[in-house]
Amino acid sequence: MPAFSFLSSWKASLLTRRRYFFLLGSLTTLVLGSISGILLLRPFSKDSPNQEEDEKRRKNRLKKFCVDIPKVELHSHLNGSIRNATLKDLLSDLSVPIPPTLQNPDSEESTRTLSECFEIFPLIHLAVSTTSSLRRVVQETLIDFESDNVIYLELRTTPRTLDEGKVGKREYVDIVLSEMKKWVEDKDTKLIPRLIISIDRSKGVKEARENMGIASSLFKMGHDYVVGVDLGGNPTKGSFKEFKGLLEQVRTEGMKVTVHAGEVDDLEEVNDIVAFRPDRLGHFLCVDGGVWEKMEREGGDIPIEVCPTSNVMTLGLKGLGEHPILERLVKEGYPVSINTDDKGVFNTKQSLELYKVAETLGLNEYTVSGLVWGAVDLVFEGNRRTRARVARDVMKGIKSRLDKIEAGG
Ligand SMILES: CNc1ncnc2c1ncn2[C@@H]1O[C@H](COP(=O)(O)O)[C@@H](O)[C@H]1O
Repeated sequence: MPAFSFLSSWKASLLTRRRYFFLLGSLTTLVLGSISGILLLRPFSKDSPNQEEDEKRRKNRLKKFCVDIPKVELHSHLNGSIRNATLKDLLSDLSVPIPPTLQNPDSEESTRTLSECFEIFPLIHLAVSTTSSLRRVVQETLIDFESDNVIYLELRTTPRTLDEGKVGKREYVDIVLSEMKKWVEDKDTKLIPRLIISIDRSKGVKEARENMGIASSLFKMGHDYVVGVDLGGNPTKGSFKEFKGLLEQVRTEGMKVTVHAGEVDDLEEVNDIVAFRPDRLGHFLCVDGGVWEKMEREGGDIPIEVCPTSNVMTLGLKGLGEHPILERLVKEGYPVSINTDDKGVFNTKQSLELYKVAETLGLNEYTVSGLVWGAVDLVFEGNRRTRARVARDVMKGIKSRLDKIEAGG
């Protein structure tokens, strides 16, 4: 074999060997790289589904806890609580076309601005304009709250005439009360229903006087179910000042008073309401530092009825995280109750409102319990024994659910 051919064959074999080593090296790098990559990534790829699972489990447990525990609901409008199916049913019975805002109320994305809400209420009133439809709405509302484990419910409503004027306002209230009474007598139920009689501020002082007259006469008769009065209705209509005297009057008779405040930007009115010092405030959204200072100076905290979904929708917020006062109230331990407002209109329920608050503020089962327990103290119920019963049942229910969680259930 000639020298050069040996050389060339050696070079060739060197080349082959280099290629071989290069290939081997590359392969080793690839294999080791892959192994170390797998090892490095393993904790993430293994833990990430677990983390997701844990998070899902935590959320489900919290959601179930919010459903299971006994609760109190203090701000709920009767006609706004109508089931969407019932509303559609009643409207179709009357051959009234269903408007687009009602087409898909069950959608998660459904939103309702303040003005849209106040367009829906006349439609609901049109649908619920007979004795039988009113009875149906009361019954279904009690069923819905009971199935969500609400054990004490203050339902509020504005007296109206029914059956084309044949049934008067006082009879309207009597129908609501008789349905509540029947509920308690007929059923082995834990739900205690109570009534707050409302003034709709858009309807003027004359109507308001009639409503307060009905409330006052029932209260003087010692009716157990009538626990207070409310000023509500479209906040862009009328003013608190017009109704202040009437509210003052029923208050001196011993009735509890709650007032919708600060749903729209009107600081002068909010200051007037705070100066009046109702027993509770509804919503209380558009307020400034001066209002809080005034409240502090003139007697301290007035309990607030928060209605999370309603507040988000009527203020046009992106989410509950943008709620103007919720976080501060809850974190500072301010006296608050969490409510539905209009469970039909806002497509919600008490447990869901509670869960949304918990998720937004990072509360767990213990802090949620504190929130629910705190609301028990704010009920308008005048009978001490009934109040004690509600407190005992809420505490018992919370304790048994927390015990279960601690036992790993
Ligand atoms: C959105 N936030 C709110 N702010 C103010 N008032 C409200 C309300 N939601 C409901 N109502 C009041 O409750 C009535 C419906 O129930 P009732 O017929 O009384 O049972 C509405 O017409 C309005 O006056």
